[in-house]
Amino acid sequence: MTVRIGIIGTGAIGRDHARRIEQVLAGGKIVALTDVNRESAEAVRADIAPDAEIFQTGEELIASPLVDAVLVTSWGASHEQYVLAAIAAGKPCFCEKPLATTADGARRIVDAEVAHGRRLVQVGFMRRYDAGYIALKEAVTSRTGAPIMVHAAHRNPTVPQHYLTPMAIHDTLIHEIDVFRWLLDDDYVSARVIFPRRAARSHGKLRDPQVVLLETAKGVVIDVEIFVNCHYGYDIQCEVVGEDGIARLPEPMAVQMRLNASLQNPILTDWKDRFIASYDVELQDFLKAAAQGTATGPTCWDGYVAAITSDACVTAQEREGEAVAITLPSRPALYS
Ligand SMILES: NC(=O)C1=CN([C@@H]2O[C@H](COP(=O)(O)OP(=O)(O)OC[C@H]3O[C@@H](n4cnc5c(N)ncnc54)[C@H](O)[C@@H]3O)[C@@H](O)[C@H]2O)C=CC1
Ligand SMILES: O=C1[C@@H](O)[C@H](O)[C@@H](O)[C@H](O)[C@H]1O
Repeated sequence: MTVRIGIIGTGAIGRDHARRIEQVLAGGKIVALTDVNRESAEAVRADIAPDAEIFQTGEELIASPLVDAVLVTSWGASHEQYVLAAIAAGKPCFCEKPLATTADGARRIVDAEVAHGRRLVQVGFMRRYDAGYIALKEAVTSRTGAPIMVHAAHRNPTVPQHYLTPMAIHDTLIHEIDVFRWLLDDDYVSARVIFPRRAARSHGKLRDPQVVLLETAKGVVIDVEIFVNCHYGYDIQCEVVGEDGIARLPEPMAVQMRLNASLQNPILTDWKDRFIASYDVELQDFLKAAAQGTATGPTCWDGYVAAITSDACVTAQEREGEAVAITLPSRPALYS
């Protein structure tokens, strides 16, 4: 079966996902597009999906009988309304992170899916599909002994002017928040944030870099450096310290050069390239499940826990240095 896909939001990642569905993956076809900026949807139709119909609104696209399943790749603040509409229509929905921009919003989605009684939503936490993280999880499960600490870094070369201090959590750290729960099979109990001096390239409304300290229920302490004006590249680092040894996330494959009396390893500069294979695998998974009218992979519960944890981290930013407690409600059986 070919799953007929509608995409809501045809900016950077919406366009990239359209490309992979039309040109890389099997089992999907883009039949519908919408964007508040109609020209963007028209450009994606012209470049990638010539047969797609352009809809005025996301709600009309979701309701259309042309569409079997939906990709929500618009700005975070609009995700909740579209995911709820997809659940109400009983259509499988892939939602880019964040599932919702507030924990209450994410809870409404959890409740709607639970009331529906079957999984329909996959959240775009693509790192769980990354070959490096999968190998790291295998090493942590079978070789390092029980984890004690995690040292991590999430570095972007630059960010736009509208990227403010809380976005370092909601937009950027949220990937670590999700992937470390999965990697350690654990949940968080507290968060703390420490700010070094502001980097010279950071703009006036952004405190960059920052260090987030997360503590888990099993007592693991995780430190994550978020540095979104690091300038030199897009760099994701992770090292797990266990009872018996240490496991490191592999670097992306690259040709090492010996040139001009130096050893050189290129570093990527764009998230699209760093996680290109993971996006392919997560969306192939989505298409496979959507063909059966359901969803697999990261759940609404994962999106909800990420939202609760993000909110705690933002409070921790405001109370610099203080530990902020994280408490989770009980998990519905649908997500056990
Ligand atoms: N998994 C990952 O690594 C990544 C995830 N993302 C997530 O994907 C989402 C989109 O990010 P980008 O593509 O980078 O942003 P973008 O700004 O390039 O594209 C977003 C598009 O959505 C459209 N849009 C905004 N509100 C809309 C609405 N209510 N209805 C329809 N269209 C609407 C905008 O006009 C724009 O064309 C964000 O939630 C972001 O966090 C983005 C980059 C990487
Ligand atoms: O999700 C992403 C962006 O939205 C975000 O702005 C970046 O910081 C992340 O590295 C990228 O993966």
